[in-house]
This record gives sequence, C-alpha cells and structure tokens, in this order.
Amino acid sequence: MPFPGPVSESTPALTSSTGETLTGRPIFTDLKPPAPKLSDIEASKRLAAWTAVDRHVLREHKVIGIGSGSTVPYVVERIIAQGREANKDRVFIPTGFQSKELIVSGQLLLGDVDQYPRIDVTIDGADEVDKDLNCIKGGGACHLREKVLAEAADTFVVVADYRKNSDVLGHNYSAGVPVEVAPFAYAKVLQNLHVLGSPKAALRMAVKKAGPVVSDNGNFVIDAPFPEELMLDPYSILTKIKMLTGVVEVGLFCHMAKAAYFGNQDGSVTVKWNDGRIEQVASNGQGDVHAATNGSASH
Ligand SMILES: O=C[C@H](O)[C@H](O)[C@H](O)COP(=O)(O)O
Repeated sequence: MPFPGPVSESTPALTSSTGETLTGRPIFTDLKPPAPKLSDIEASKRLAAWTAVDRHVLREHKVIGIGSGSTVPYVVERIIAQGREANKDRVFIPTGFQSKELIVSGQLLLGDVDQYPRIDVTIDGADEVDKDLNCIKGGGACHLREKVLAEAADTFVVVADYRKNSDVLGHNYSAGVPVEVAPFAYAKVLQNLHVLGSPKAALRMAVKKAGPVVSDNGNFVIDAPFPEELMLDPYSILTKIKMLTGVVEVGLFCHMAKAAYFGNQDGSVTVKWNDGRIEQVASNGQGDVHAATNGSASH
C-alpha cells in the first residue's frame, strides 16, 4: 500500500486550545476526506481517528500501539499519511490479528510488546466510554492484548463515533462486560458472575463456527451484563471479576485513557480529557473547552 498525501516536515509546535501539553512536533496532513463518501457513522469514526492521530502521534514517537475494531483502520490510514519519512524508524505493536494485518498491509514495521514493553502512544477503539473515561472494551474479544498495550503506553487514547459516548457504561453497549476466561474454567466463572450480580452472563458463541468464540489467545469470552447501579462503579466490578480464578482479563478499562475522541454527525469532534474537561473541536479545527459538570458529557 502506498504512503498517500504530502506531509509537511517543518511544522511548528502545536499549542492545544485545551491547554493540553502537545510539546512535540505534530505532523500535519491533508484533512480533506478522500472519495468515496462515507456514511455518517464511518465519517465520524474517521474524524475521531484522524484528529487523535494528528494530536497524539508526534514526530518523536517511535513505538506506537495499534488497537482493534472498526475505527482503528482510520488510525492506521492517518499514520500512513504522515509519510515514509515519519514512519521509517517507527515500530507498531498490534493488539491482535486485525491490527497486525493493518500494520503489515500498510507496510509499517511490526513489533511486539515483549520486545517493546514501553510504548509511546497507543490508540484504540472502545465499545462505550463513560463520563470518567472508563471504557467497556472487548466486543471483538481483543481486550487482553489491548489492556496490556494501554498499560504499557505513556499515553493511551480512545477513538470512537458518537454512539460510544455515554455517561454510564451499559447505557449504549448492552451486551455486557467482556470477560476472557481460560476455557476449562468457563462454567465455574459463569456461576461466579451470576452470583456477582450478572444473572444473564453467558458464553459468547461464534457466528460462523459451531461453538464458542475463541480469542487470539486461545481463550473463551463471557459477556456479563450488570445492572446500572453496579455499572456506576465500574472499578469495583472490575476488581471483583478479576479476582475470580480462571479469569484472564476483564473488558473494563478504568483510569487508563488520557483522552477519548468522539466523531459527531455534524463533523465536529468531542474530546473528553481525563481531568474532566470536555473539548468541542469544530470541523474547522478550532477547539472550545469547558469543564464537565453533572455528568453531561454525552453528545
Ligand atoms: O475487542 C475489541 C476492541 O475492544 C474494540 O476496540 C471495541 O470492540 C470497539 O470496536 P468497534 O470500534 O468496532 O466498535
């Protein structure tokens, strides 16, 4: 795949309208969307992904984590658009089969987290993000590797379309909390989850295969929906589930993301920061910041 688009190599340092420290040299690329025209949702994903890459994947970043899901191809697209020069001495760490394919087909250098346990920036999608930047992840069964890459990163950034922007986890993504389990322990963990307050927790079944979904790590996945009163405190649920023997990882990412970018239908981007600020970036790139109040972060 060619590296499209001209890239300015002599861009001055960016000062964010949020006061966010964007100390490095950003790499500006052409923001005009290429043909063909995308649906509203796809355009929103692309907008979020491109904005996040422009702000967080900087010249000095050499080890970059690439997440999973339907928004991530736009992340890779925008990184490729930064040009061969910017990417020639970078290494990209995938969170699973899909992102590995994106990296390889984009002719980017593939690495793994065992070689690079410290990552400059990881950008990933999410199934839902609440007002405190807690996320449900794992709708694609990738959350174990995703969490390792998020933890390993100096900066972890989430990108998504407006449907993922929520006040309370579970409002928009009702399938439940994804729980990766060792296959032989799944029935015991299911019972434990029922007792913990998720009576409808169920093994995730494959669609075009008889039997359960098997993760990239060879494990099963349980989806455990919890009532709103429990989802108000996702960290507490996370710790309880994580203590169950047989659980490999839980798709609740608490206190991890620095910022979440949501593309909106009107062409703007809502950015929720981990200090509570909410920034509206208009389609002309101008930011408008206000503090989050009374949980009104949804767009
Ligand atoms: O396991 C999958 C990942 O956590 C994805 O990042 C998440 O499911 C979001 O995927 P999508 O952007 O396709 O909704």
